[in-house]
Amino acid sequence: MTYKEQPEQGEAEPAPPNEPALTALSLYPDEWALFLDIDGTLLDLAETPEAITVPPALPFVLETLSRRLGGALALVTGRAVAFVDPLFTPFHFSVAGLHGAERRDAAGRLRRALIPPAFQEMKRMIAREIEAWPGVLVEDKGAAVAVHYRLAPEREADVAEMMQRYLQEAGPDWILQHGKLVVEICPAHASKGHAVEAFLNEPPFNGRRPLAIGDDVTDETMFAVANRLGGQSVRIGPPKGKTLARASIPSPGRLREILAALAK
Ligand SMILES: O=P(O)(O)OC[C@H]1O[C@H](O[C@H]2O[C@H](CO)[C@@H](O)[C@H](O)[C@H]2O)[C@H](O)[C@@H](O)[C@@H]1O
Ligand SMILES: [Mg+2]
Repeated sequence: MTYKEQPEQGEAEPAPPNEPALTALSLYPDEWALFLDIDGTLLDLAETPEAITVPPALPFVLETLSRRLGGALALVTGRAVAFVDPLFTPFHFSVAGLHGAERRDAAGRLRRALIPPAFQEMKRMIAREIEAWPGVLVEDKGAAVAVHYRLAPEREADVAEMMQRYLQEAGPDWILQHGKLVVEICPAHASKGHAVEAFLNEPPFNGRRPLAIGDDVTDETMFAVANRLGGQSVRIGPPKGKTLARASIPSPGRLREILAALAK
């Protein structure tokens, strides 16, 4: 890895990585696979799901890292797969969406989650019910639905009760997923850990050690898989609650700096 001795005028030089888990990746790129969460990890959290911004350099940094890792880089997110490509245009990374319920592998094959007609109707009913709660937002993600209360935190208990009620109606094929000021109903088979394992059973991920980076409870299953398979797990953000992650990085901005330095 080489660094320019002097930054160009007006150009910020990315700080070299000092996180051992990530340094290993640059020293032994043939041995590691990188699994990255999106919201709160690669991207700063925003007030609403649509208000996120992608720093222009980030897609190119990820593409460079992916090439260096022989393609063994995947995004593992609660977003729908269809939402992800436009964020990182012009690149199409391997991606697991809806917390692992859908997945596009490195060969471009997409495994979708089914959307039963009754689930479509349930999403409409949820959207109607939250009309009474200003600031509460519904995010239709196809085979999952998220209700956000970041703009109306006083509605936390109402949202939790409503989603629990719809979950009972939806039956055993669905689960509740709590996140940052959000409650979601997802297919019961959704698991970021399973998605990471599925990638690791296929080229170009197979035979590599997983490095999983995330910020939220839904990332804990991929931390567990990474730890079990001799890899590394990194949590973004200040220490809060229990986590299986073995290392931490203070913010998405700092992670982006480290990734940019690794891609140099
Ligand atoms: O697994 P991730 O990639 O981290 O996705 C988790 C959820 O992220 C999004 O919601 C969160 O980010 C929003 C934008 O910053 C924020 O407004 C919201 O409060 C957060 O909960 C996304 O909207 C969800 O669909 C994802 O499941
Ligand atoms: Mg996240």
